[in-house]
Amino acid sequence: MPRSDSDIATLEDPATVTGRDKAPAAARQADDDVVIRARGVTVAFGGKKVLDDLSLDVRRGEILGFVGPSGAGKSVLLRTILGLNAKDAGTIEVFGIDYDRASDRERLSVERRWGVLFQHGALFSALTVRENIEVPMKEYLDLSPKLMHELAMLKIDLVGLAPDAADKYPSELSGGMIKRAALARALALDPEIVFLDEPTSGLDPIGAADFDQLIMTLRDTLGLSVYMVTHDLDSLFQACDRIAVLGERKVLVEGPLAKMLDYDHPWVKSYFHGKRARTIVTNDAKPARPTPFDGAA
Ligand SMILES: Nc1ncnc2c1ncn2[C@@H]1O[C@H](COP(=O)(O)OP(=O)(O)OP(=O)(O)O)[C@@H](O)[C@H]1O
Repeated sequence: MPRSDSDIATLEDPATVTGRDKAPAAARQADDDVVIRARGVTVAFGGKKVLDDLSLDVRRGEILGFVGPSGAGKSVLLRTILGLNAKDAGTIEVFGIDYDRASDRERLSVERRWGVLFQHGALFSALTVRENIEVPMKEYLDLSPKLMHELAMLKIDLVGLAPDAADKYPSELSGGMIKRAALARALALDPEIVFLDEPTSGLDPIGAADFDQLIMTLRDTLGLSVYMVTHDLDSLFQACDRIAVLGERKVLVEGPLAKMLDYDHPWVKSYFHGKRARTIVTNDAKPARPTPFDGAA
């Protein structure tokens, strides 16, 4: 549904929005742990459906890995959740708020509670790392320059960058540093959920393992929920609490890794039982890719 003034309406009681939500109060209470609830989402371009009646839950404090064949619509769904793509049907609630029906104020409050790391980082090349992190602060908060500066330095530390990275421009950073700087910007407003689009693509195995570890630490220490679009089997096997597979224009299966391994569908089977996956499974006594601690006495 396009975003326009005519779409701005008072929030309907979420309990009346979908069939599933007609559940008894006790069941709804258990649902409070769901930070994103997509139901019946359909998105089409020029009459061609990319997503068709898709449903998905992201739970509070989990790392959800979102996977599927190239061109299946993973980015389309991410953009739709963020309100950047129009929907043809369905509802998406973020923190219990249906973005389409929310007032401007409600939308703003939702946007302040999420952070996004787009593929390739998408940092502003003319700004330093610190200035990049301050962009969302300037947009959404009313803070003094000194306080913004201090908060940006805290985020730089949080993602494991050295303080001297603050004054560097993106062109002066390695791929791994760019991902961390972009993550620091995604964390600028202390979000409850971060969306990561292919966060480990382009990183070497140690850099990727490091980044996965950072995400897991942030989930554990900040209680962060993480929605991670990825093709990285190592991330799926080691960092994700649950996985959702997109195929045939909907979520084919969602659940823990064990469910993926048992699921009888040609693409899911070939992905999770392919040669690369078998290497990781047979290695599961120790991390499949090296970590910075490997080799330590
Ligand atoms: N704005 C748009 N207009 C028309 N078609 C679009 C638009 N955005 C995406 N598509 C189409 O939607 C389909 C899904 O694209 P999407 O980028 O979501 O795939 P993906 O699963 O993220 O792929 P990959 O893993 O390769 O990144 C593709 O066929 C793409 O061409």
